[in-house]
Amino acid sequence: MLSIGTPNEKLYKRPLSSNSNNSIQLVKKQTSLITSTKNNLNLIQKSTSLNDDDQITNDVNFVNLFHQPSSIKPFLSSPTTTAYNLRQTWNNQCQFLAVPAPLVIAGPSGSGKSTLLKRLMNEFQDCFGFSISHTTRKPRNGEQNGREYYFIDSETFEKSIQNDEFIEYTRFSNNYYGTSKKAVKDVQNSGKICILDVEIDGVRNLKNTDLNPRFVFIKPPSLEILEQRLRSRGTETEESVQQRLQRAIEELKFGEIEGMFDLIITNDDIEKAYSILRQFILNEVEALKKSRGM
Ligand SMILES: Nc1ncnc2c1ncn2[C@@H]1O[C@H](COP(=O)(O)OP(=O)(O)OP(=O)(O)O)[C@@H](O)[C@H]1O
Repeated sequence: MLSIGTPNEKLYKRPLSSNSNNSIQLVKKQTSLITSTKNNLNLIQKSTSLNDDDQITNDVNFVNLFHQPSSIKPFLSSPTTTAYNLRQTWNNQCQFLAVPAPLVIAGPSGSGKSTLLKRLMNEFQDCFGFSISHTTRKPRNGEQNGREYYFIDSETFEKSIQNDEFIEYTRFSNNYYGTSKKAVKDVQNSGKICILDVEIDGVRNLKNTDLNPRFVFIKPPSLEILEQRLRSRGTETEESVQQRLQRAIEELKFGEIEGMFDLIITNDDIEKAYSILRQFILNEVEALKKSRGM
């Protein structure tokens, strides 16, 4: 019998949009496929697609465009088969499960990320989730491990840093805080779109994961307006406003790097900015609801 995927691996089809057909594409083995969705599409177009009667051997990789690239491991229990058989097996064996791509929101402090995300989560309740961070600080009264945070000791945290398990981490008041790749996958596997509000390093690191997120950059109309907004939010000291503005200059340059973001929204008018973000994510949300029978 032919099977695909490593033993015990759950393979599933992931709808990217309501009209995607979830078929797999069979291509010659190409390790550089593990990049962003956009690049994958480019590479796949360049590589050889196999016809139904082509023989599949273990040096052929199969790629489901609607799945995270990392899980695409061919495991052929019989040494050879045809592309047709492999496609059929895929259709028969794989479960249909929505594994939505995480949504990454970056941009200077005060650019409006939280405001936009709050609206999005309000409008589409149960469709989005935040990952649970790890920290070395002690739990406060009423906090539960795995709910507010994963509480771990410094040694474990540092080991995880060495193992490259974090997307982003920081040290603050003698404690570590970090977002692990696994925590993001957990949200994905619960069928929600994982929202990640990250800084420059976080964006860079996410590019090197198999999480395949969609990247959105929120830009203020100008530094002057950013300053006004930070001040009128009333949450920052003068020193903190200055630090944030200084960092904003670097972040705005980063936002302009070609290909870094799938979407750049200039947040001059909140209604306009929200409607652009909403439109961008709508297909994914609708596919998610459909997969839940909503
Ligand atoms: N388009 C807009 N017009 C006017 N004010 C806005 C607009 N968007 C956001 N604001 C206001 O600007 C302030 C900063 O917005 P917000 O807190 O959402 O920024 P942020 O990017 O999440 O910041 P941080 O990274 O520091 O959390 C808030 O007081 C918010 O109400």
